Amino acid sequence: MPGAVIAAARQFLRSFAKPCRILVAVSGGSDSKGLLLALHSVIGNRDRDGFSLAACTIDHALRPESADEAAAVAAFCAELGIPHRVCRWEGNKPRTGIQAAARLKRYELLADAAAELGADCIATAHTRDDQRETVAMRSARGEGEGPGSAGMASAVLYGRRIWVLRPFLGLSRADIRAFLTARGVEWLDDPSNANPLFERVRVRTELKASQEAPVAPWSAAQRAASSARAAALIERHVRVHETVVAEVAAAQAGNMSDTDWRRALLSVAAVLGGRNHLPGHATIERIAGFVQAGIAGRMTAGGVVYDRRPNGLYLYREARSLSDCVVGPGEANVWDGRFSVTNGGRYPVIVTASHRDSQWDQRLIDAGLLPGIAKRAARAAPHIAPAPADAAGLVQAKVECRIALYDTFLPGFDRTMANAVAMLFGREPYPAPPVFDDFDRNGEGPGGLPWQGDARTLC
Ligand SMILES: Nc1ncnc2c1ncn2[C@@H]1O[C@H](COP(=O)(O)OP(=O)(O)OP(=O)(O)O)[C@@H](O)[C@H]1O
Repeated sequence: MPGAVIAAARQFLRSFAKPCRILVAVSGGSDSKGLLLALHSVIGNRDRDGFSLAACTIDHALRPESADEAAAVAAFCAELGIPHRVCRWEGNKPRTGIQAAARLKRYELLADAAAELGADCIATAHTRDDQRETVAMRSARGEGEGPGSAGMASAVLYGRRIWVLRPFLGLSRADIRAFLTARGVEWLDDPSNANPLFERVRVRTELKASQEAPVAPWSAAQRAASSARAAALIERHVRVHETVVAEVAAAQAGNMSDTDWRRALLSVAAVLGGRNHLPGHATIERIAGFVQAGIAGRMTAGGVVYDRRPNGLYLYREARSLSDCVVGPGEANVWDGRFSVTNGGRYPVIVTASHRDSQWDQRLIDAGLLPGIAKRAARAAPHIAPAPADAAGLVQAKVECRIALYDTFLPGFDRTMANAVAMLFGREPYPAPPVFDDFDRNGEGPGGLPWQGDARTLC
């Protein structure tokens, strides 16, 4: 139904709190050309109601034809009168994990282009078909069994700086192609979409052959409600000392049967371990067995020590596999996935795990922790010194706690929980999306963005 495409574009624009400039990520494939054309048809060239469009194509430079393909998108945008940038992925490419690396680079370049073109958000053209594939891939990897697994979010905050919105998540690719055909517009077929070396391509083929649609264990609305509840549990039961030790009150310490609480605890642990994902199913079971037993002792999982004491549960980074990192003058770097260090001085600095002579032990004891816990946790706390050690000069470095789990990609339905975690670690809340969402603190209401689609019911 070509009309569904225009309807989705209209609905998308209505969801904004105020009109803005939208950067459309256009690869040249049918979905993204359809998105650009539909938004342009609704907005027109007149900046109607304050909305305006810009577009960007990332040339990953992985295939010889990619530059020409990007130029073809540029020509299409020029015909429509839409400002367009081509951003090329320069430099060396990794030999393995090329798809994941390309994806990360793509979002970074899109965010830079949005800043350059004065856009307030990015729109990508992920469809219902992409959603089905994502759900199938996650469940094949066993991620579907994790606490609170949902499909792809309709809004994602990238790099704490810009929201990426997916207005076509409820539409099928066939609808978009019918819309383009009706308008006489052609599109590119990326040959990597037919390469069975890629997991997504294999899943797509399997889905075509299968009669069964994959079903996400949780809908976006359920996930948002779970996040709101997890946020409330975090506020009630967790304290974080000096950004390096989390303390869980005794009454809650042995609870692993409540899914929301479990996700909350594992999220806090992921931050302390500098990880951008929750542990896998087997590790979660191991952690659950340990804390539920309620016996004083320690276990380690995901680089985090779970230290069970009669008065509660304490979590802190294990003092192992802590590499040093050097930060040049005027540069920023991430240490151990946990701290961003910005060097404002004139000399390089080195970040290492805390030295015995550092003041971390005392700081943690002063914060109210038992000396045994303070001493262990202090060993994995950051210590910043001039590099090389005998270099003269003051260390002028700004250290900020990183939340690896959410700082690169934060799904909209997790924002409430992410903000509760941010508060624990002394960070500002994450910015709100430019669109109205229903992911309020109680998780009430339809629990999604108007164009959301439900990973479960729409599949
Ligand atoms: N080279 C590109 N240049 C600009 N936008 C792109 C490019 N590749 C993909 N996109 C945008 O991303 C959307 C999804 O593309 P695709 O399905 O290939 O990405 P994905 O890697 O599966 O998704 P995700 O990035 O969320 O994991 C496209 O519809 C388009 O809006």
